Amino acid sequence: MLQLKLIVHMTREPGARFRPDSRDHTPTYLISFLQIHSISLFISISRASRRYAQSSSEKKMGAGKDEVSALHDLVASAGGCAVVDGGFATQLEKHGAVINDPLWSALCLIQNPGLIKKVHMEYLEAGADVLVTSSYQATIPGFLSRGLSADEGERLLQKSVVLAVEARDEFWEAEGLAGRGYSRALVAASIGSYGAYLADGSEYSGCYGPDVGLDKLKDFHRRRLRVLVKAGADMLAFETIPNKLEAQACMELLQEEDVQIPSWICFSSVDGLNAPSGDSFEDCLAVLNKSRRVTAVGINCAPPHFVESLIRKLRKLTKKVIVVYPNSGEVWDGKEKKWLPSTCFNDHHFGLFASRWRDAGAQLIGGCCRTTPCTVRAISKALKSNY
Ligand SMILES: C[S+](C)CC[C@H](N)C(=O)O
Ligand SMILES: N[C@@H](CCS)C(=O)O
Ligand SMILES: [Zn+2]
Repeated sequence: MLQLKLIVHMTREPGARFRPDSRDHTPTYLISFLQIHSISLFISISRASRRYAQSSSEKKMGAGKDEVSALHDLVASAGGCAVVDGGFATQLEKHGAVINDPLWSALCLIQNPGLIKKVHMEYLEAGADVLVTSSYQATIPGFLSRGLSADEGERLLQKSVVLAVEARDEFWEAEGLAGRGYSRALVAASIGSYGAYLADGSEYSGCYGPDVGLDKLKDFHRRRLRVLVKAGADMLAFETIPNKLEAQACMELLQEEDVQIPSWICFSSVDGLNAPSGDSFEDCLAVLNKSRRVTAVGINCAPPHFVESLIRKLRKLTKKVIVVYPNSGEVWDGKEKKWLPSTCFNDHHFGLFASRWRDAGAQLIGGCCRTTPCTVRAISKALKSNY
């Protein structure tokens, strides 16, 4: 209908002006004129409606071209290797937070959101280019089992993004940072594994039992992912994924939900060779390589001693950006809910090894549990000293 009205309008008044030859007033000319305009208008209208549909779906789940390349742009602006922050829960605890709880670090979303923002600020000051949000163990079912409503749970998830965005914006707007080796940090919404939600340490075993299949894992991740994207995260950080099945679920979900912002999928590892379940990284990467929506892959919360050889292994298996942020080397006791001492890296080691990890092919480097802003400062200094 709209198409018809436009054709009539265009051929009535300005029509005479469009005639290339004023002698040619034949009906044949008019018919071909109408045909040509009808086709070109049809094409323009289809293009416009396609653009509209595209921009609405982009608004729905995140973004357009600029956001898709945001992670690559950050890596480039950081000189080829950007810095991820460090142990978020660890730094909360250093400030006195007690998080021995099924919600773990997400407990602070309820009890002390101000502290969350302070910790984000501390990591920015230490040189982090990526802030990972406080949503690792924040899930709707987790909040429901605390007596909160689903709406309240969604608001807490949204808050986890808002707190990090506020910290980033306040930090960035402070005077003269752009010229001093800082990049405008990205906010990566943390999506802890199903094992993290179970709160029994199974993110380090990957043994979810026979009842947990692909669809169950997708359903578990779907709602939180939607809320975090809508809340304005710059990217998604799937953390401590312990098996191939969950990696596949996350990847398929990015596709199904038409997520346009970048994402990384990181595995834990306890033997330095495979994912904790025993699934080989060859198999895991063969799955993730199929999707362009997985921007980066890597390792988090594994002992730092394994990292260099794992980067070399991953480098052979994928062209994606590689991200590594190991823990200190201590081992999580899921039953007792405490860290057991083991061979550890101190901050000085992290500084030394960060350059080796970069040279082996990592483009995003940080720390996970039991590392602190001092660790990130050492990493940042090592990676950006020549920059
Ligand atoms: C990264 S682990 C130390 C987080 C805590 C774990 N999911 C638990 O609740 O036991
Ligand atoms: N980013 C998480 C830890 C992942 S193992 C946190 O510290 O809350
Ligand atoms: Zn960790």
